[in-house]
Amino acid sequence: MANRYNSINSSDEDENILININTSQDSTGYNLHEDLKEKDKKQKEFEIISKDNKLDRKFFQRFYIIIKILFSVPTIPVALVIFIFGLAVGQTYVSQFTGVLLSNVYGSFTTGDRPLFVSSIIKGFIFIGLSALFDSSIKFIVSILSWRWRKILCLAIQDQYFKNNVYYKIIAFNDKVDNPDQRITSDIDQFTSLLGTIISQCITAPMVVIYYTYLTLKSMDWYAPVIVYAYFFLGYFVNKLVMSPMVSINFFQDKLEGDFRYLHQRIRNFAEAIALQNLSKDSQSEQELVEEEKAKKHFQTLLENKRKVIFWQYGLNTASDLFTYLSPCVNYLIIAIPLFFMGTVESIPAASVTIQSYNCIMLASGFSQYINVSSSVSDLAGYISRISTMIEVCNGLESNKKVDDLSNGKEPLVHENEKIGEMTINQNSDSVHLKELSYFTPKGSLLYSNISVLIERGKDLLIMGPSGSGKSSLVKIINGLWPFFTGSIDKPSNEHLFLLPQLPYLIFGSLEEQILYPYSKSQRRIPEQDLWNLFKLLDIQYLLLREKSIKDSNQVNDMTHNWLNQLSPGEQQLISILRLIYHKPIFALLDESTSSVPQYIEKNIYNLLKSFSITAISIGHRMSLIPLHSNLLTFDEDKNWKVEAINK
Ligand SMILES: Nc1ncnc2c1ncn2[C@@H]1O[C@H](COP(=O)(O)OP(=O)(O)OP(=O)(O)O)[C@@H](O)[C@H]1O
Repeated sequence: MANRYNSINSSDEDENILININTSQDSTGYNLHEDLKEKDKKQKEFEIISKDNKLDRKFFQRFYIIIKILFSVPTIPVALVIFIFGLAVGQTYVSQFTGVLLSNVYGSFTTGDRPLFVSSIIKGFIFIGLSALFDSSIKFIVSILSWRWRKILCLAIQDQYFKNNVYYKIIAFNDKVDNPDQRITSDIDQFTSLLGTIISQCITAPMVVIYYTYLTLKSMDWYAPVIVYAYFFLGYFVNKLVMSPMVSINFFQDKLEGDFRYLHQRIRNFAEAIALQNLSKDSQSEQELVEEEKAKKHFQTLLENKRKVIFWQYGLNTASDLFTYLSPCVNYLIIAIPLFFMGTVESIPAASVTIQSYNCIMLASGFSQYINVSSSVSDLAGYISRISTMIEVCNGLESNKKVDDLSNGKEPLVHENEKIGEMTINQNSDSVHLKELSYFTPKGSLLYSNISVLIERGKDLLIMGPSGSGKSSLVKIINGLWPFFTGSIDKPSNEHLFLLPQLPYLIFGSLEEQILYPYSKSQRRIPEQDLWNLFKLLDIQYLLLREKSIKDSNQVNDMTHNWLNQLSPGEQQLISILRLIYHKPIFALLDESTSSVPQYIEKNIYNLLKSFSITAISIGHRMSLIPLHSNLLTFDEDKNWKVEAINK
């Protein structure tokens, strides 16, 4: 099939992308059906979000919880808020002189009073200059306040995120929090900046309103503030009408932006695998990559929602701009009342008109700040919803609260009538004892039941069984990552159990740091000679030499980024094994951790573990592993299991 998307590279590409995607999907009934299903799914997702993101009681409860965190150490934020208040008082007070000065200047023009003009202009420079200083100081303090709040909120959420493996549980057990990284890195920043601005407006606006209500009453009559108030309430209700649906639309937009970024992040992380896999595609077909197709599809949904955001924002801006721009007309109508409608005065002096209209304009500007706040509140509500969902889920996962709350109330994580099993930890115990253990996936499916196995120090255990049968899950249960089991487990504390996951995990850092992990260089160090001896155990000391030459050539970025990524899977597994040997646990949980190395090296590794008195609990598929262990636990497809001694 010819590539329909080739033309996209040229300039008018955005429109083309959308058009081409639509036509291609219309070309087969199957794609159309898939597309409709996808749209339906997105619509449902949007409806759930809309339900969850109203400006209702729940919103205020969530806001209250966040405010409690922001003011958890109240002295500095309270002091800053009071400071903003003081500056706002100063600014409001000084601002009244602008009206008086304008009136005097106007008067001096009509009467030809030069000294009045000169003194008014000098005072004007002083007072209007002061007003500008107050304004910039308020903005400065607001930035400091937002910076502080970002620090407090981000640290509070990160604290929970990193505790008790919550960062893992959010991804593995929970479907309520999408893109936790976006919530921590960007949403909190945007939220705290917006909150600072809104708070400063909420402080200055009432002050302006109260003071200029008094001044309009003094310079005019009771009806003047009443009409301005009525005008404000009309503007407020129109705004509220437009604002409500915007909360969900904005929230959905943030989610789509996060998902889009994540899609591209995955392409970056798996660039090599994607490129290699796609080499085997028919080179004549010129079809686009699956990743490209998905990215475009997602981008289309994102753009459609963004279009909604723009249209609703247009409505909201029109309402608030109309309110602001029309307020001078309303002011002159108010001034005209005694003259043209009530007939109580025959004329109004020009200087009085200036000061009356200035007072009315200031009163209306106080209200228009409220209207501006209301348009920001829709954005704020979106952030509040995203941040507080994150806080709620982190709280629940950290404390292992009854798990149904955490999975949207739809799918309980364990069967409701099952109870979480008992984990007994004996500090330096020499065995891992599984007693009548039944365990489940996070979604509640039973994997195996009533397993009783005693794994003693020195008696390595090999676990074998079909793919997806539950071998890795058992290891996650043993080391306490998954709490979904009944029965009981007696084991040593986790510092005596060291798990190597299926995919070796290398951090950004030097080879020494790889070995020290999960400790950092600030917590421990390895002398150079010891590191060399360690790498020599598996004959990979050449990696240390390679690292040294990179260090010597000052290619700092290569140190932290590229070169470790270029290690072969086997080399990565060997580094993980050295990490294990360095930490010398009593038990090593090896989840296919030697699958990428040749059998003779695998044998060396197990001999080394024995020589360091590390007992292996291994998962593997290779038959050559059997003679390297003492006992074998086998699983089959019918959920049967058996343990047998290996006859060497
Ligand atoms: N976070 C999760 N949520 C729901 N189900 C899960 C989760 N993690 C694993 N599972 C499911 O639990 C089952 C057991 O998975 P497990 O990884 O333990 O299998 P395994 O025997 O180690 O497979 P393999 O040999 O392929 O590594 C699988 O069906 C898997 O899809």
